[in-house]
Amino acid sequence: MRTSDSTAHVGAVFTETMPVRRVVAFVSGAELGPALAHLIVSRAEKTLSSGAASFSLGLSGGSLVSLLSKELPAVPNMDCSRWLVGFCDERLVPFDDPESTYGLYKSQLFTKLNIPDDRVVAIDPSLPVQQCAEDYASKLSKALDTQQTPVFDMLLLGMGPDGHTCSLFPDHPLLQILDESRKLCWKSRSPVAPISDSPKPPPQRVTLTLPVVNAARCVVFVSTGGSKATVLKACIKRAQVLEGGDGPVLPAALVAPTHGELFWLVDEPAAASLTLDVERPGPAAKL
Ligand SMILES: O=C(O)[C@H](O)[C@@H](O)[C@H](O)[C@H](O)COP(=O)(O)O
Repeated sequence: MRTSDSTAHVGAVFTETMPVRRVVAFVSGAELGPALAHLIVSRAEKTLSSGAASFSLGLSGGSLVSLLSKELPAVPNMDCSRWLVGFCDERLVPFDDPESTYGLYKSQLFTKLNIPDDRVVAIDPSLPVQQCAEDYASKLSKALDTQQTPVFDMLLLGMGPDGHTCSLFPDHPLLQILDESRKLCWKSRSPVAPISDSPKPPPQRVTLTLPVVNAARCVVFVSTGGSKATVLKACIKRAQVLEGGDGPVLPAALVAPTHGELFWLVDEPAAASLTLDVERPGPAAKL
């Protein structure tokens, strides 16, 4: 189903059947955090023990930064030397700006893990946004050794209260509705898109596009807090998208890995409006 031509239809990023998807609700972030760290590390170990040269991980900003910075270093005997880290989106600010996702991870997480500097793929924030997107796309393609759609082993995504993910926002021209069948079209061949009018500041960003997100082997959403409850229900149902419902298309609802797994890790306040089968593991859960 993966489309390689220049006008990949988002329809192609949906599988005919739902991807392998698990919705897991934790009592609180204190329980979610260790389970997330274990999921990341266990997938990395599985990937590397299967003979892969590296474990490629895409990071999002927002609350994930503090969560990962707390939980990952707490995992005993971590060897991240063969990890390859990229960013699902990034803000066009200097790395020492408190809004820089790379800058925050570098100071709060990378200093605690043995990830070699040359295995962290960061943007060049000094470039104009279009060139920055092209440059970052080129760096990712080289790091992931592909001329096609870059395939990450794992992407960690957040979701905003408006249903955005990465820096893909509802009703933004990046998500151009192609026709009345609500098929979305990505005219750009690039796996990374520029945005200059992000409704979530700062305004200038670059973001992975949906075909890259949906090409990943495993996508993990982490969404906590009561402010996400309503939009989480809409996104998880996905009915609004598949059945051409009214209202804006929610980017997080468009995430449906073509061949990979999809996890939604949420806390109980965020899960408050969910009615479908939600897993509720006990403490110290291993996913
Ligand atoms: O850099 C960013 O702004 C993030 O990548 C963004 O997509 C984030 O994941 C969501 O806004 C959710 O953020 P919270 O988890 O903090 O709500």
